[in-house]
This record gives sequence, C-alpha cells and structure tokens, in this order.
Amino acid sequence: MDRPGTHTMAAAPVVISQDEVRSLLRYRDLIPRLEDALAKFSRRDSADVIQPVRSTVPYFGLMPTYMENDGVLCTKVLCFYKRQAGSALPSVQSTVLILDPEYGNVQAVIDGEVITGMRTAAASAISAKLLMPARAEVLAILGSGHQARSHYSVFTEIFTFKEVRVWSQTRASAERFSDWAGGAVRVCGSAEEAVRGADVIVTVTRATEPVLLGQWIKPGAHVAAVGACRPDWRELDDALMKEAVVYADSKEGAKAESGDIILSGAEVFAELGDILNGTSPAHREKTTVFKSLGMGLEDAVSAKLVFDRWRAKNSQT
Ligand SMILES: NC(=O)C1=CN([C@@H]2O[C@H](COP(=O)(O)OP(=O)(O)OC[C@H]3O[C@@H](n4cnc5c(N)ncnc54)[C@H](O)[C@@H]3O)[C@@H](O)[C@H]2O)C=CC1
Ligand SMILES: O=C([O-])C1=[NH+]CCC1
Repeated sequence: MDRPGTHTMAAAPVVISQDEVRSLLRYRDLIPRLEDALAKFSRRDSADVIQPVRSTVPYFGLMPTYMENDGVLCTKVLCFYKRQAGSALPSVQSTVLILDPEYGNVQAVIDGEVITGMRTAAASAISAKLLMPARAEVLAILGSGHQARSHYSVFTEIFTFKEVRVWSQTRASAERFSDWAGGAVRVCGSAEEAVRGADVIVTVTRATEPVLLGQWIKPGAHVAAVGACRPDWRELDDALMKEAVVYADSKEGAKAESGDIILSGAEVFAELGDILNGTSPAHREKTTVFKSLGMGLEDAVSAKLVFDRWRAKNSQT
C-alpha cells in the first residue's frame, strides 16, 4: 500500500472548448487521417487499433480507442436523447477525453459536439468519394439538424453538385436550414420529392421508422445513412436495404446497433476500410448504402488532431 504523501500529481488536464475545436479542426486535415484510420481498423491489427463496439446503457455510450503505434488513448462519452419538447440542448451531447497511454492521466477534456459533427460528416464524405456514381449532380439531405449542417458543409466543400435539396419534419426547419446555407438549397415538401433522381442521399434524422424508401431511389445512387443508431430504429426500408450493396464503418458495430441492418436481415458487404485497403471492391455502378454508426476511432483521430494543434498554438504564446 502506498504511504501518504508519496503520490505525484499529474498536470491538470487542459479543457478545449467548442469554439476552440471549431477553429482548430479542418476537413482537409481530418479526411486523410480518417481514411488512414479506417484502413487500419479494417486490417484488425491490434497494434494499430483496438476499438470495441460502443458500450451502452440507455441514452449513454462509452467509446474507447487505443492506437498503440500512434500513442493514442482516448474515449468519448456521449448521451443521445429523444430531444425533450422545449429543450434547446442538442439531442447528441458528448465529451472526448485524451489520456496519456503510458501513465493513464487525463491530458485533455475536449468538447465533443463539433468533433462528432465533423468526423461523422467526413466519414460520409469518404463513403461518397468511394461509392457515389461518376458525375453525381444532385445531393439530397433528409433532416435539418446538427448533422445536416456538417454534412452540407463538407459535401459542398469537397464535391460540386448542380443542386442540393433538403427535406425535414417541418417545412419551417427545412427553410431555416436553407437560410443558414445561404438559400442555395431547394426546400422539398416530401422526402420522396427530395430524393427522386438524386445521385447522393444523406439521411440525418432522428426517425425511428423508415423515412427513405427503396422505390424512390434512382438505380446507382449512393446513400449515407447516419441516423437510426439503435437496434430497433430505422431510417431506410427493407426494399432499399435488400436492393443495395451495404457498406459499414464497422461490421461488428452495424450488426450490434443498426436497426436497418438487423431488422431487414441485410448483409454488410464490406467496411469502408476494406475498400481503402483494396481488399473489397467499391460498387460505384450499383445502388449503395453506407451505414454509419460512428466509431470511437473517428473521435480519437479528430481529438488528437485538435490536441496537437492546441499544443502547437499554446506553446508559441
Ligand atoms: N452515425 C453517427 O456517427 C452519428 C449519428 N448520429 C445520429 O444522426 C441523427 C441526427 O443527429 P443530429 O443532427 O445531431 O440530431 P438533431 O436533433 O440536431 O437533428 C435531427 C433531425 O431529424 C429530424 N427528425 C426528428 N424526428 C424525425 C422523424 N421521425 N422523421 C423525420 N425527421 C425527424 C429533426 O427535425 C431534425 O431535423 C440522430 O439519429 C443521431 O443519433 C449523430 C451523431 C453521429
Ligand atoms: O458515434 C456517435 O457519436 C454517435 N452515434 C450515434 C449517436 C452518436
């Protein structure tokens, strides 16, 4: 047993706010690092990445990641609620902790909202880079909340679409989204109107029943399905899940957490990392679904980028 007074206190963790994260994280830096990390994950080499499926109790998730070769030990803690009427708080709230992999002390406590928004949108953008049809012209977004904004930002930063459409639960929220985007988005009165003829479709809703039906989809379209991250929640119908070639961020995560996969009985063909490793084909010519559940690995890569930038900036001042 340790004698009293023999402990050395670790330095107090730094706290990095949402505004600081926003000023430090850029898609152009994040995307190549995420591609590298997704490829490492799919090789299942434990010296590169150990990242179990999220551990959950109702409304709370713990998302640890260890990257031995990169010296990264990290976890996100998050809550995802059905937003209470009248609450202005986001439906997904999170904090990312970076720990010293050698000693275990917490080095940084980082607001998770911008990280979650950007790394999720960046993963969807990687799926579109790999799987959307050549000469994609029309992007449709279903939902108009936090993820809708980050997805709009990265998709319009790295691709050029002739038309972007949005549908949301209420016309007013879709119009607020369009105003936020500077009016360059066509507000649609129904999900069907938004997705008919679209080449790329992003579903970012809190729906628990399908909002996107296979019968509306143009053959060869790519769907980045981001919501419905519980085993009994759906965004896509059985027809679409059975028709499409389905990719995921993590096969284990998809089989444990995705209602669209579990309840439709669809097979996950490959992970994005398998395409990046060249071990599975990217079926660009077919209708494809990327089922995103979100991975601790994506948070770890983003948080390391933020913490490294934060240290570089604060060591100069
Ligand atoms: N795959 C991943 O890595 C991540 C997934 N998510 C999930 O993405 C979804 C969107 O997240 P946020 O944008 O942060 O949420 P948010 O609360 O900011 O926005 C949700 C949007 O869904 C709409 N909506 C709610 N119920 C609906 C319904 N029954 N039918 C159609 N639209 C409905 C709302 O009007 C709103 O536009 C959530 O399901 C969330 O759990 C969030 C973060 C990461
Ligand atoms: O990975 C993530 O942060 C989330 N997945 C579902 C809700 C939040």
